[in-house]
Amino acid sequence: LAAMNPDICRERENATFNTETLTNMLDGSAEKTRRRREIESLVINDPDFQHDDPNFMSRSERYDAAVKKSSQMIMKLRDYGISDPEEIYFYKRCVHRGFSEPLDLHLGMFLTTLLNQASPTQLDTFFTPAWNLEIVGTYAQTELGHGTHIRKLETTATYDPSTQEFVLNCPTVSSIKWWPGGLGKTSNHAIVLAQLYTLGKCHGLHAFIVPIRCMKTHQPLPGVTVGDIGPKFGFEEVDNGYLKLENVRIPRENMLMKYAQVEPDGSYLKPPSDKLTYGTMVFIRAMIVGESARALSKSCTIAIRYSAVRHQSELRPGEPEPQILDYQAQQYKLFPLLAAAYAFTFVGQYMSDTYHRITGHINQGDFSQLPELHALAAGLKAFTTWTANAGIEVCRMACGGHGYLCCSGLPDIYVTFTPTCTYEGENTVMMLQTARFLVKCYRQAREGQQLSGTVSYLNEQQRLQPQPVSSRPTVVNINDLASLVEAYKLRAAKLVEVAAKSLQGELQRSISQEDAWNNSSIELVRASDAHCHYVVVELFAAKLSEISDTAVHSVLNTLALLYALHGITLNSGDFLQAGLLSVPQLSQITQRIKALLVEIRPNAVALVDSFDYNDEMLNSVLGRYDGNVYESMFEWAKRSPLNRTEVHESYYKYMKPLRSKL
Ligand SMILES: CCCCCCCCCCCCCCCCCC(=O)SCCNC(=O)CCNC(=O)[C@H](O)C(C)(C)COP(=O)(O)OP(=O)(O)OC[C@H]1O[C@@H](n2cnc3c(N)ncnc32)[C@H](O)[C@@H]1OP(=O)(O)O
Ligand SMILES: Cc1cc2nc3c(=O)[nH]c(=O)nc-3n(C[C@H](O)[C@H](O)[C@H](O)COP(=O)(O)OP(=O)(O)OC[C@H]3O[C@@H](n4cnc5c(N)ncnc54)[C@H](O)[C@@H]3O)c2cc1C
Repeated sequence: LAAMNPDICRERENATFNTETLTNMLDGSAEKTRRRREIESLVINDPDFQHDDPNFMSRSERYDAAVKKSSQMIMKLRDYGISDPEEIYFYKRCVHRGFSEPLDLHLGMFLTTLLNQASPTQLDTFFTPAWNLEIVGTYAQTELGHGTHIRKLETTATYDPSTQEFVLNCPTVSSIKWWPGGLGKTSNHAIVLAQLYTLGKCHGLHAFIVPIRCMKTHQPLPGVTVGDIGPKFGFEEVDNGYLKLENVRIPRENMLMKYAQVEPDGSYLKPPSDKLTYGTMVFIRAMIVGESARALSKSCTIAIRYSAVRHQSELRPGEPEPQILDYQAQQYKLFPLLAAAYAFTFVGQYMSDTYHRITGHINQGDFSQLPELHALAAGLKAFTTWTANAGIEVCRMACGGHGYLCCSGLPDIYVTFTPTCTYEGENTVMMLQTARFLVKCYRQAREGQQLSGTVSYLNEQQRLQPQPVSSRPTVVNINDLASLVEAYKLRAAKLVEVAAKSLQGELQRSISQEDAWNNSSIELVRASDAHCHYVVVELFAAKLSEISDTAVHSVLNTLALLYALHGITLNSGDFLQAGLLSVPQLSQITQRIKALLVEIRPNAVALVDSFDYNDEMLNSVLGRYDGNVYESMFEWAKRSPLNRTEVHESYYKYMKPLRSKL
């Protein structure tokens, strides 16, 4: 075994806080850290999960290996008695090394939709077989023609009272279901979102459990055309699929009927809210916020550890080449992302708690907080995935050429993560949903209603009114986190107002609501972005107040300041325009940021160590804990399929004959 790289050892010795304390805090407690590690080591020490490098495999082999692992995973989870969703998730993440897999949609959306939208009788019928993987399902909503505008989906489910069945059809090419994960080859059932017709009337989108493959032979059932949609940017393990239904009949009991119902005679009972059908999407959006934190924290772990062992160029003539982490420009690329990774970790925890709290109320029949939950999940999903997506690429480039190698781990993180900006609600569309909520709240506040929750700052709108910018004192104290939170809040209030006024202005030109909305989209998206940014800064600051360890508190405080100040520099126009900042303060902020980079520098490696990714999960030669990157890169390259023979067959087939001809 090679010794630990001395540079990275020194980094760890220089840290000013205890890594384990911070890890415990991120996990929730020391006991939770222990349990997570225990679960991870079950996977890491399991010979069944010692895997070949997927980079050296074909797509079909990758799918095959993933199905194999998923099946073993399900059995082992039973054997170990792991049934807590969070613990299943730890195990699963480790088994698949962060890749998406063929059972994701079954575990994440099929089961969830059953739990949230099936009646008690339906749960009795479907849940146990689904839990035991006799039924393997997916969530089939998107069609060739529509992903975003789901009200216009074309697949139909027409009730036939004579047989008490629904007849499902995809009547056009654009109505073919397209994209659902695990649909192509893995699933034998799908939850199909279709327009419900009964007694000659359309009642909009509803969810139906549709068997698509024979439970014995796994052959597609009559009337079902199903397959894989082909190679993608990533997601190689996943058989995203197509599905065309032609006169497929399912029993009446296969419509999910917890809320809306169709009686045997075909009469329709309305749900208490027609948005309850969208509930599973809200759950996954909330979950994606935590995924943003994970993707970014992994990328930062790789880039920062590598920057600690990589030496390049001359800083001072005659002296040894410095670690590239000593370059201010390198720190400026990576440390704000490190800060964002911490911020998003806390936001992810908050989003998960909020989802569970509010769905608890929904299950009790209280739907009052559904709009805020939707707005928060949609906006934060978009905000955090956009930042993380761009951040992964920054981390990759910060590793120079080696970041382009698959063994750096960064290309896989990127291609696996980037569709989060699109799936589960395209980001711009999600920002516009949040904006719809914000504008509504703004109007309510102006009418004198008292708002609560994350939008309560809009109550203060009146207080902020017409003062000219020049006569208003600047609000920001750039050294005080509370003051920065306040500035983000006022910026959000301002941008919500700008968006609302834009709408109002458009309407005064007597165009339609819809055109006014479209003509204000730029302002609306910016308002949502500012709102989410405020929520993130606010949650980061709130988290600090929970930390008792002074050393950890101090380093996280530095990160929170960096996150907030860096965000101001990226959006300085907004802060200046709103009179929240003066021009001289901008250069003070730059100076302050430089000082924060210096403060973070000795703790950078310890801060990524605290995320506690073991090498197997990180799967990156550049991000190795021991820092021995060159040796392992060389070993990895030797295993490239092109190196199986010293002389490749193409030489004999093409190059050699060519030489004799020329
Ligand atoms: C058990 C072990 C577990 C272990 C863990 C396993 C983990 C596995 C990992 C899982 C990985 C999952 C991978 C996922 C892969 C991707 C799957 C997909 O993309 S799937 C496909 C994903 N596809 C998409 O995401 C499609 C995106 N599109 C949409 O969601 C909708 O079309 C829309 C929202 C854009 C518009 O909808 P439209 O009906 O036209 O609505 P309008 O605009 O006209 O607004 C009307 C009113 O409705 C309101 N409202 C709206 N939504 C909601 C809501 N959810 N709620 C509440 N309210 C909502 C709105 O605010 C407004 O209110 P108001 O102002 O009137 O008061
Ligand atoms: C890897 C992956 C996995 C997926 N898995 C599933 C799955 O399991 N099940 C499933 O049902 N679906 C799945 N999807 C589909 C996914 O949910 C949709 O792609 C997504 O909802 C976006 O819809 P769209 O593709 O129609 O994009 P479009 O809506 O066509 O977006 C294209 C552009 O139009 C813009 N646009 C659209 N509407 C508006 C508007 N109202 N205002 C302003 N701009 C607008 C968007 O911002 C975007 O720039 C998956 C997709 C991917 C990539």
